[in-house]
Amino acid sequence: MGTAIDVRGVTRRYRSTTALDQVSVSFEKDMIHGLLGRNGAGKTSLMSVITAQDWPSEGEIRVLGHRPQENEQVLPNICFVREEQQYFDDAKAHHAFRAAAMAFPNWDQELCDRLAEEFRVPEKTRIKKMSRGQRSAVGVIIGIASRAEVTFFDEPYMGLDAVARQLFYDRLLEDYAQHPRTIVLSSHLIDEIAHLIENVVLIDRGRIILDEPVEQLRDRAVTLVGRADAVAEIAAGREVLHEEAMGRMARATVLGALDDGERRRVEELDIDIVPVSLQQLVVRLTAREQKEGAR
Ligand SMILES: Nc1ncnc2c1ncn2[C@@H]1O[C@H](COP(=O)(O)OP(=O)(O)OP(=O)(O)O)[C@@H](O)[C@H]1O
Repeated sequence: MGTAIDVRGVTRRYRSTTALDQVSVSFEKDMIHGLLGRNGAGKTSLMSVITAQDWPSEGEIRVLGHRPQENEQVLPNICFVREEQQYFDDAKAHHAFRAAAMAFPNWDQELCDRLAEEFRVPEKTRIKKMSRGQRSAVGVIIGIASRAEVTFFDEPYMGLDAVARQLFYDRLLEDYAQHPRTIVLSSHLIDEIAHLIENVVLIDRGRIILDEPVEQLRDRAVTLVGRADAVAEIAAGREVLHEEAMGRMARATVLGALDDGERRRVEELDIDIVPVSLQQLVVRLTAREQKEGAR
């Protein structure tokens, strides 16, 4: 498949803040990646330097094999959808769409028109006067209809209602299936995007703490629910990401898949195995990283 984006040793400092700290990560081509992390972790900073909206203080970036900064060869293949997108003062949606049509060589106007109808983007309202959700819809439509080889969505759902968010996920996935490309989606609604993303990149305090295919990640941990002594027996010797006691019952999330012998024992002990949601896993792994970082 190959690499679409390669980031080597990238640091971005803002005065006293180090937003990105020696980040090295690559994003495989034609895949949907989730870029996850807590507030202020460095997601927007990373996307900004990759899309050449910003310059790294140190390090090297290649997008489709080229340095993106001031590079007319590669920039038309990169689309960055973010909340604080600037439009000129009296721009209406069709102005933004026309500008995108000129900027992106793979632009699909028919798809844009269809999406504008489905998202109910008002035709006559200036973007500045639109509701937050309507403005987000304009960005999301540009992100999908541009069909840019590399597309970033930075928390694209701000203000979108549940119906519009579902529409976004469905249309993105449909279009991606027909026109595979590299998509990086940053979101706090991890379980909502869990079925979309194939790879997770988790960033915390400017450092990459995890970069793993979702399937592999799901097998990383299980939650055991049962009698406290039984759960303790299975959890013994494993790294426990989280545990709760409920009277004589306990619930523990442990790292590592269970082998056949352990699975038999789990049955004998009448323990329920509950799959861990991606969101849970990300929260627990971030907490673990923070604990280790504090040591
Ligand atoms: N222009 C800037 N000037 C100064 N500090 C900045 C600037 N942009 C980002 N930072 C700082 O860099 C760090 C990373 O911010 P960034 O916006 O990349 O985080 P994020 O992961 O996108 O957060 P969120 O999920 O809240 O959007 C934060 O501590 C932030 O305060």
